[in-house]
Amino acid sequence: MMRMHRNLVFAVWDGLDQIFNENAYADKVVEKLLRRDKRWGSRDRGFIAETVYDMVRYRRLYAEIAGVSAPYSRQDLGRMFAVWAILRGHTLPDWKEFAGTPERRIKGRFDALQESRAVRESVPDWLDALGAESLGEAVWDRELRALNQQAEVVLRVNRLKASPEQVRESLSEAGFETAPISGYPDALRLLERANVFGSEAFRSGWFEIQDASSQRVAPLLAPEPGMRVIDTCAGAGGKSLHLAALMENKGQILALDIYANKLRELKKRAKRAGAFNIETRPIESSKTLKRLAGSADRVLIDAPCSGLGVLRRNPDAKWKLRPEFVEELTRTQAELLNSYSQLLKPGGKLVYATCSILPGENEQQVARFLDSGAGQAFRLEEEHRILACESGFDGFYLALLNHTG
Ligand SMILES: C[S@@+](CC[C@H](N)C(=O)[O-])C[C@H]1O[C@@H](n2cnc3c(N)ncnc32)[C@H](O)[C@@H]1O
Repeated sequence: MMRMHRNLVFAVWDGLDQIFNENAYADKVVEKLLRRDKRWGSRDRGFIAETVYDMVRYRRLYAEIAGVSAPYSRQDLGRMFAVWAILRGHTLPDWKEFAGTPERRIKGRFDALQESRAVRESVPDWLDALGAESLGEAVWDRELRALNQQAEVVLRVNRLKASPEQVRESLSEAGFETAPISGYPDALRLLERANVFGSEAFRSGWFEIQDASSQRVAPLLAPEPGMRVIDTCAGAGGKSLHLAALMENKGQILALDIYANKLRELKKRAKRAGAFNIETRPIESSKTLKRLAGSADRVLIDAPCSGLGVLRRNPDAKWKLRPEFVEELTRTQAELLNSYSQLLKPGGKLVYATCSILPGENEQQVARFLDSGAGQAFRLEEEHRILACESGFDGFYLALLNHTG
């Protein structure tokens, strides 16, 4: 077990202060923290990142055991940290901050709080109620537990540039061991958590970081070389890049988003990946879309969603989400299905995907669309609810709809 150095522990507290009290995004905070001291090695960085994430995951549980509430003072954060350390079996350093930490009481409180799922798994009460009502108690129980585990790092090999064997070999030479994942032809898992962004293979565009569940989206759309595909919610382009690889760079991918800055990031990634058939276009008005009506062989709607399937990666979302926001997202998704489905040519295919596990954003959303006027031209071919507790990867939902015209 590693010795806890003051500057590492203080970095964790600083990070938590920003995330808990100032509502900053955990990934951004951690990224910045890790740049603080050049002398930190990979173990130090690992300690900071993993401790911050762990404490974000179990914020409610640790706060309850420590008897503190938001906004958290420095002393409160110190107490929560002590709870984390005791429960994880670390020996606390003999600093004045930890003097008198009631070790036995902490363990006793932990055992007593196991009764309440919302506290044990650290989610707001409204979210616990919504999950249980939507998925049923037993499934929600298992799913919530799975969503509190640390996610593995999964890569998607970019077949425009390399084969899985080449990527494995190149990463192995750089000291990173990987293994294929059965059922996911382009995926490799990192056997040990590490930062692979500095590797030669990454800089050369041989792979992207993309969860295995997310890698199921583009293949479901069955894009073929030469087709015209519209990725309507392209963001920074995780799926667009995958589509380009499946299309062997032939045909055209039109990547849309309401945020031009995300599309700029997509452009950069496409360049590194050697994906030349992606054109980006920010949606500035309804005219952008009108011109494209009936023009696509394939349409992907990778919709904005609650992100409840990816809590393993973004645990702070539990505390940022609000019930009104989930409702608003649900309305937006219905609008997107209604308008973006019009972009298809008769006979084309549409995939609607979310990284949520709530039926209200998924199955029910698609069912409502099929009942609506615009939905009359579509038939549901396949739908997949991917749970983290069953797949071992992110929670996702995918629906394939065929245009019957
Ligand atoms: C789940 S994310 C997309 C992730 C991306 N497809 C990827 O694979 O990396 C949803 C995206 O939808 C975008 N978005 C939100 N409202 C939109 C709208 N009305 N039309 C198009 N895109 C929208 C968001 O900016 C965000 O980038």
